[in-house]
Amino acid sequence: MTDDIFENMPIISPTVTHREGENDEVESKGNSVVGSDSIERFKHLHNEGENAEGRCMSPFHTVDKAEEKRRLLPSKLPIVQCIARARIPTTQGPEIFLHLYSNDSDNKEHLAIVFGEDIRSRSLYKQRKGDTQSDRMIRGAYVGKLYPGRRDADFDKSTGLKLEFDSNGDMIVDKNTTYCDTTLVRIHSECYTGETAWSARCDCGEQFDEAGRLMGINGHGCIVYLRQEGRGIGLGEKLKAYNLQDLGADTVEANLLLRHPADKRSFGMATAILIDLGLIEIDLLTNNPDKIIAVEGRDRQVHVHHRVPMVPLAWQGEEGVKSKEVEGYLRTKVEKMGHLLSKPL
Ligand SMILES: Nc1nc2c(ncn2[C@@H]2O[C@H](COP(=O)(O)OP(=O)(O)OP(=O)(O)O)[C@@H](O)[C@H]2O)c(=O)[nH]1
Repeated sequence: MTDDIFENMPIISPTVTHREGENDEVESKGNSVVGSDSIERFKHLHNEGENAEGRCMSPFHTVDKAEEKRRLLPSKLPIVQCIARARIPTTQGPEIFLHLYSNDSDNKEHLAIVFGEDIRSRSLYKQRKGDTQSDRMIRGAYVGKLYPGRRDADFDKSTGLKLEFDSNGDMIVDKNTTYCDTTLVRIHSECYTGETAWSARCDCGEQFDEAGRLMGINGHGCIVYLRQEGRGIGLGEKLKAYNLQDLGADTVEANLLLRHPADKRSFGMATAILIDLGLIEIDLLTNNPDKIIAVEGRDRQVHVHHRVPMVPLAWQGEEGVKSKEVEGYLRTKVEKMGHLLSKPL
């Protein structure tokens, strides 16, 4: 047995590419796997500017680079359908409307956490064959609030809100009475460890809470919650990546050692969900410039007007996630993944 855990571990060749919507593909030139290299070799490649994970390593995202990335996005978005919506009073104060989606490209239940009664899913509210008012209330396609004894989903006596439909059963959206400004949006990727297991390896839980807090203040907004745990590699693989991190790898290196791209996620699902919710003009809470391009979509179906930074709370002098692990995690995002963050001096 060798002492160096990385000594005999095969690593992926530096020409790894991952395109939006493609099936987690790892392409390589020549030999697909380069044997007996160590993490140090990866560090060397990075220092020479070779792009081991097929992403822009430069902090300078030029227009050309952005357009190049946009062209790599899939031409078709997944078809999404909102299955159910329910009002959730929260422990934090604001009420939210939780939307559950099905889609035609994976079997996961992606979600939209909506702040604001007036943000409505086209697919949920569309009149369906044989639909009764009761069916519509039960799946959440109602205006205003439900109360015991209510009979009409499309009309709410207490607010006077009334839905209108065209001859296809599609909800008619009155542009004058709905949101015309930009809506605050967060695209959040699932992180069981950070959201549920109190992990201080990342700031995912804090980002989630902060997004909700801001939208609660606004009374308007949407968190699209995508089921792509561990930047798309799944929880089991992420746990292995954590062990590799404890053995000295950074977050990017750990993924590559496990033969995954540094970031295996795609955001077409989020674009499709935003379109379904009518959220075309948005402000996006993120530090990740690639996410902006990806969410807008290849044909710019969604427009990001402003990027709203997500500065870690601890960096703002507030109570937030603190650990040596989270510092390394954030440093790698900035140094290797081009995230727009700088630690205050
Ligand atoms: N593979 C891997 N995934 C991680 C790790 N830490 C957190 N994640 C996942 O990273 C995802 C969150 O994405 P991030 O890359 O942190 O941030 P982002 O969404 O690209 O950018 P922001 O919008 O600025 O937050 C979630 O799916 C987490 O489960 C890690 O060490 N390894």
